[in-house]
Amino acid sequence: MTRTPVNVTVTGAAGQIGYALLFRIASGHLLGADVPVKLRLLEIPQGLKAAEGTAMELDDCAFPLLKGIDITDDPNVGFAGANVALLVGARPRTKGMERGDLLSANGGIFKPQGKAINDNAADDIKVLVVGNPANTNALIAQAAAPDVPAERFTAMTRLDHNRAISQLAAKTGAAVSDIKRLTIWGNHSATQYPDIFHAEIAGKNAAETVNDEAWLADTFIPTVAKRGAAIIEARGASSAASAANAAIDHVHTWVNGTAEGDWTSMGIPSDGSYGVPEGLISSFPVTTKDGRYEIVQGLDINEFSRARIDASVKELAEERDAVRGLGLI
Ligand SMILES: NC(=O)C1=CN([C@@H]2O[C@H](COP(=O)(O)OP(=O)(O)OC[C@H]3O[C@@H](n4cnc5c(N)ncnc54)[C@H](O)[C@@H]3O)[C@@H](O)[C@H]2O)C=CC1
Ligand SMILES: O=C([O-])CC(=O)C(=O)O
Repeated sequence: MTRTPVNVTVTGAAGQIGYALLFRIASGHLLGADVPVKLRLLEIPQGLKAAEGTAMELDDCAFPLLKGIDITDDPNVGFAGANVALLVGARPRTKGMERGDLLSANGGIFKPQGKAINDNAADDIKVLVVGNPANTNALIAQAAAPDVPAERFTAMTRLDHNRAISQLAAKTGAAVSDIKRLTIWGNHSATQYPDIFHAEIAGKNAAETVNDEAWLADTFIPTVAKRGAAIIEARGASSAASAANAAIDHVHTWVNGTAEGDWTSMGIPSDGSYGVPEGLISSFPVTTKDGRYEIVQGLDINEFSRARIDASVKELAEERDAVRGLGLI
């Protein structure tokens, strides 16, 4: 049976994440090896020529699953019929900036894009916001799309999740595939909280296996939370291939489900779970099945974790208040 292609819109398609992302979408890594896709590349006018060059290279790969590429600078065209939207296009931070410094620079992008999604996307649209500050940009887009169920707007903390798994594997000598149930809580920012108290390494509790609170507080958490800045320092540009990889992971997991006994981390609109005010787009532990996600309930949150979750959530509330003040939500 021939499947109808899934329409995938990528904003910022001519940027460095876009370049690392599009080829993997077209080769089947986003949705599955048997799912045909149509790509819609949304750029600003200055980015259109480079996007055309990328489209030429996509053609040159002769990907069997790629059923078409459209390029546009009009959000209404870019999101028409979109089933999946990856909102990557934004200004990346440079040395010395915090992600929050980008709020006003990028906020203006996400309101019109949210409205264009509201007016043009398919009924089953799923949105992942990658552009920073990702959580609050997702909130802005979601607020501008009142006809789309709020839970379809998500923000990327999967890169943080993957970074945390990699750091924990390096510390313990475990294989990354042996690490399960890790959680990123809160904001995709330096306040985020990577939580290993419920994580498992080859079936054993990770915090007990590590048994080193000083390493946790002084090395692990800051290394994960400040990894973005460390990459900028080392590379002279913000993470691109790892960010694209995390975007692929996020959507793939959302659509295809988490493995039995495991969960992932996604920035999603809070339903009030774990004391996170309803509506804030905060990272939670989630399981996914049949294209839907659910927050993992009933985790015991110790004092160490509580203080850190609260600090990150406080920052999210401040960002929400700031964009409210700017009239963006
Ligand atoms: N959530 C996460 O874990 C991560 C987020 N990021 C963020 O992703 C974003 C993109 O990063 P890069 O690709 O490195 O940046 P880049 O500067 O290489 O590319 C951004 C692209 O977006 C385009 N663009 C700007 N405004 C647009 C608009 N209104 N509509 C469509 N396209 C638009 C630009 O023309 C450019 O081609 C940045 O905000 C960066 O901070 C980066 C790494 C990880
Ligand atoms: O740090 C940045 O600006 C880019 C980013 O979000 C990351 O690498 O986590």
